[in-house]
Amino acid sequence: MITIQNICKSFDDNLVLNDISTVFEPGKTNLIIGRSGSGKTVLLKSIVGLHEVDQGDIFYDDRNFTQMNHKLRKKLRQEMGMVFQGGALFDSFSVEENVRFPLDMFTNKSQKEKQERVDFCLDRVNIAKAHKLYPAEISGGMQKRVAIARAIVMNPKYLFCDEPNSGLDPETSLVIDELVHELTVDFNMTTVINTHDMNSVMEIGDRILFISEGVKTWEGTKQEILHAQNKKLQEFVFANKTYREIRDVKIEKES
Ligand SMILES: Nc1ncnc2c1ncn2[C@@H]1O[C@H](COP(=O)(O)OP(=O)(O)OP(=O)(O)O)[C@@H](O)[C@H]1O
Repeated sequence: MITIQNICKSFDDNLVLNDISTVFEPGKTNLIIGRSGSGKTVLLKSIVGLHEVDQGDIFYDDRNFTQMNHKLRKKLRQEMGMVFQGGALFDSFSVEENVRFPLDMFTNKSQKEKQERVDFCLDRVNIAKAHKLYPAEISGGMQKRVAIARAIVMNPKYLFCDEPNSGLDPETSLVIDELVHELTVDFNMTTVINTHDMNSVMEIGDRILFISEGVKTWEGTKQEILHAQNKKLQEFVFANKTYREIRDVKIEKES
C-alpha cells in the first residue's frame, strides 16, 4: 500500500501538485488520469522520489519515504519496478540481458538462479522465442512486455508504469493492460499507472485518481466513473463520443 498525505510540489511560482492525498492499494491497478499538463507525471515522479515534494508525506506501507535518507531510499527502490514511457530498454542488450540487468546490479544470485528468474519472467509475459533478440528486432508490444518482465524481475511490491500504452495500437494496448492487471493480482503488487487511455480506465481501473490542475478532483472505480457527477471529470471522460454512448446505454438499462 502507498499512502500519500497532503503533498505539494511547485516549480518556481508554478504550483503543480496542490495538497494531494490518496491511498493506492495492493493487488489493485491504481490509475492516475487527467488532462495534459495536469500534473500526472510530476505526481508519479514525486512518489518514486525523482522529484522532492515541498510538503506532505509518502508512505510505502508504514515506511515514510519522504523522511528517509539516501541510503534507505536506495534500498526501498529495490522493491519498486518501473515501466517507463517507450519501454526504455537498452538497445545494445539482448532481451534476456535487459531483463537480467537488475539482478546483475542488485543481487548476488548465481548465474543459474538469474537465468531461471529471467526465464520465469519472460515466460510470465508470454515471450517465448525472443530471448536472444535485440530490442530493434522485436515489435513495440513485445518491447513493452520485455520492459514489464524487467520491472518484475526483482519481485517488486510496487509497480509504476508511465503511459504503458503509448505508441501501441488499441488491441496490443489491451493485451498489455490485461497483463499488468493479471501480474498485479497474482503478485499482490501495488500498481500505479499514469495514463491518457480511457480504454485502460474502463478495463483495469480498479481505482482511479483524476487530477485537474494539480488538484485531486475525483477518485473512484471504473464502475463509478460513468455515473460521476463531477463536471471536470465528465468533460474529460465524455470528450470521447463512445463513452458518452456507453454511459447513455447504461443509464437507459438501469432506468
Ligand atoms: N522539471 C520541471 N520543471 C518545471 N516545470 C515542470 C517540470 N516538470 C513538469 N513541470 C510542469 O508541471 C506541470 C505538470 O506537468 P506534468 O508533466 O506532470 O503533466 P502531465 O499531466 O503528466 O502531462 P502529460 O499528460 O502531457 O504528460 C506542467 O505545467 C509542466 O510544465
